[in-house]
Amino acid sequence: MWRRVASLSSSISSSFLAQTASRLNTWESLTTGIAQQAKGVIAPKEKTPFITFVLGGPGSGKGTQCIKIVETFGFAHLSAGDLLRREIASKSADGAMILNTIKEGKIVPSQVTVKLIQKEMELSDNHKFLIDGFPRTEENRVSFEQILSEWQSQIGVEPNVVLFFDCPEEEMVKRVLNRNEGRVDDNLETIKKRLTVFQALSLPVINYYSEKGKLYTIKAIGTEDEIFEQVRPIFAAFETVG
Ligand SMILES: Nc1ncnc2c1ncn2[C@@H]1O[C@H](COP(=O)(O)OP(=O)(O)O)[C@@H](O)[C@H]1O
Ligand SMILES: O=c1ccn([C@@H]2O[C@H](COP(=O)(O)OP(=O)(O)O)[C@@H](O)[C@H]2O)c(=O)[nH]1
Ligand SMILES: [Mg+2]
Repeated sequence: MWRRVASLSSSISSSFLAQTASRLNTWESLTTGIAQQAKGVIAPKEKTPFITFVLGGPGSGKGTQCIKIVETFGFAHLSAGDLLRREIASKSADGAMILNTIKEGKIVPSQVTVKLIQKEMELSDNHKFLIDGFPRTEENRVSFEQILSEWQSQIGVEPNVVLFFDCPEEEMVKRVLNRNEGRVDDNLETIKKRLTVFQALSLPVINYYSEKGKLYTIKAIGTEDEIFEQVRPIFAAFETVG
């Protein structure tokens, strides 16, 4: 659980915030941190976070399986796409840029997405995180791993588990076109662009974690329950260990 303290933070915490802000290359992050310090500081967490990245093409079933993982294993679910859509809905300064990027099937700058994920993690009482639909590029991956390393005061910190929902393109297109959530990117034109982006930018991330021995590939065809039976043992093994 993230430990909250009532008084102003220690210099360690201030320097953590300053380092994070400079890594993210944004003063906004720092000023937000200072405002949080005044209210009730978010200090480094007591438990080491357990981080799972949930990757796969559009419509491969990431969100659907995350719901089941949350129900069964008690993770906090952070969907990068949902966080970005929330920014659009809240008409934040980045909202218009995010909307255009999503419509085009492109990737929002890492600085924006990492900041949203980091904020959610800091606010969560959980220490087990499912990060759904992120990292989508090598640049996303490096930005996030830098933040993780700073949190844990060590270099080269990586996620504990990376799930890859491997699904044929034809099936992904069919599912996305039937998704019916009113999303601006669930149309044939944008899906084609998203599949190209997935191949060019996201597959290298998947290959990276495969080489690191962190990747668990799930055959994402079949019923939702059948697919979950491939997912379940992965987390069950960690429960036994932990
Ligand atoms: N195993 C499955 N078989 C058929 N449809 C599925 C399956 N899993 C998810 N879906 C449906 O496919 C669509 C995309 O699933 P979703 O979980 O949103 O994927 P992603 O988050 O990877 O884009 C949703 O409408 C969902 O209900
Ligand atoms: O880390 C992320 C996650 C999502 N997106 C954008 O948000 C869209 C929708 O992402 P989401 O994960 O919701 O889509 P899904 O794969 O679940 O269909 C993507 O196509 C990208 O344009 C992004 O730029 N960076
Ligand atoms: Mg999704």
